Amino acid sequence: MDETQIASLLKSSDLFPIPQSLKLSYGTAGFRGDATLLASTVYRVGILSSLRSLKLAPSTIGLMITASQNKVSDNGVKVSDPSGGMLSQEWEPFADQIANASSPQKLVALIREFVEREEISIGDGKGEVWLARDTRPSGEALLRAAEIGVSSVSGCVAVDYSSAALDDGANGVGGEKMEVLKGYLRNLDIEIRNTGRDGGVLNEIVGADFVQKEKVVPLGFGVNDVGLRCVSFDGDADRLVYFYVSSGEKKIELLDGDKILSLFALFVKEQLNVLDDGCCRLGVVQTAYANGASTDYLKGLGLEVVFAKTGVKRLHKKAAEFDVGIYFEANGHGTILFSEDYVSLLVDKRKGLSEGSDEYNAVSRLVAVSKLINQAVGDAISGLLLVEVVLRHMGWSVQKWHELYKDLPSRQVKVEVPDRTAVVTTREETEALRPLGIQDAINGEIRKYKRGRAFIRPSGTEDVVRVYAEASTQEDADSLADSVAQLVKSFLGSS
Ligand SMILES: CC(=O)N[C@H]1[C@@H](OP(=O)(O)O)O[C@H](CO)[C@@H](O)[C@@H]1O
Ligand SMILES: [Mg+2]
Repeated sequence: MDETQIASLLKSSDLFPIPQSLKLSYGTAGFRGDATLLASTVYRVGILSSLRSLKLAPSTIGLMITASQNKVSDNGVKVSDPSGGMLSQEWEPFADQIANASSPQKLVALIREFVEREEISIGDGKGEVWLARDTRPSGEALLRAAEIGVSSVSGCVAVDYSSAALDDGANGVGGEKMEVLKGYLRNLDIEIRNTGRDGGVLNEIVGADFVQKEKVVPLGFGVNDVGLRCVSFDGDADRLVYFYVSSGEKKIELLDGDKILSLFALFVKEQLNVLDDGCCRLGVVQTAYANGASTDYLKGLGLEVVFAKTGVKRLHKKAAEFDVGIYFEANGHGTILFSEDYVSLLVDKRKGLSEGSDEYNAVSRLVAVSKLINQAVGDAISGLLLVEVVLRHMGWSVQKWHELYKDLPSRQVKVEVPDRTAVVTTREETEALRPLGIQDAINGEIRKYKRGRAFIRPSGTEDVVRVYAEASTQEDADSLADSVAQLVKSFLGSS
């Protein structure tokens, strides 16, 4: 790095002093926190994105300002690689280091060392970073911070896509985008509620996270909607869950990510059966949060089910090991991955089939799905389109789909503690290694319930410890979650 570059970084970083005692980690899906504390972080992630673009030149990197399902006063930032997938995990330690560097001098020293180690040539290459944001009020200012970060690396430009265009839309960006897409859709009637334009607050009593975790109707839905097929997006529209109002004001039947995964798996398997294609390795990936009944159902279909840690980046990696890999988190993040080799094989195979035959149609359906679904990382809109297509193909109502299996009652709660990092789990996140003794105590509680299952882990996106519990009745699941939450408080103290 030459002197001009160093001077430029020192000058721009002076604009974004790091708040005292800020300690951030890249977490499950980028940095998140109270929006008022994040300008320095976003500026620094802008620099990182430029360096990533130069390292992989010629390439474009995506930088998204969002805190997804978090409350509206939070914000965050995540980075996409040129594939559209999440930033390579190999760069996360560098992201952590620069986000926490306590002065401009320390920041520049870290960047300098990294640029040398990674042999990134600054100056001669052209770097490009595309910026976007969700609808949070803090987004605009943070986007400017990102822009300054990106362009403080010589030869790099930021392209602002945040105003390119403007379903329970969570009062977020998904509602706005669906309005646009609606105009292009034939044969699918969509009514969008919670668009954010009627004064509703982002993610507040609306959206996929709320519906999936609380299992009650979001604002704007009620008795007049009983039985209708409804879908909720989250704040940045990368998750979806379906539901229908069952009876009464608030009660819903939830079709979560596990049920979407099951629908997709069944559909893909049906096509493979037509092809009698034993050589295609079809697998599904879930996390510990998957409902036990969904895992039993998928295994019952004869599918290979593997487990990954929480976070799309981990599920994606495992799904990519299959010819066709389907992954979903229970909360509605997910997609289907087709290996390039398998898609070429299908396209070649189709050439030898007679048009209109069952085999020809099955191949065509699989190829069409590989194009429709967002294989880079999954998103709520392409997920919705595929669910709608598959339901129509099956001739199913949302109720019929719901009957695929019956969820085991479950409950999730969050516990605020002074230091959530005091909880350390095993690799699968299902057992707590620390604080010492807590797992034995949790096991003691689990044993009291029929089909009881529970685990705790520190959230990677919020300052809480999450508790998940499952049991044969809702009362038992609630009571198990409650006792485990009490254990967390007594071992870690409450804040
Ligand atoms: C239990 C749960 O829903 N966890 C969510 C949540 O992560 P945590 O690390 O649990 O806070 O946010 C992630 C990003 O949106 C999402 O991938 C993940 O599934
Ligand atoms: Mg999201």
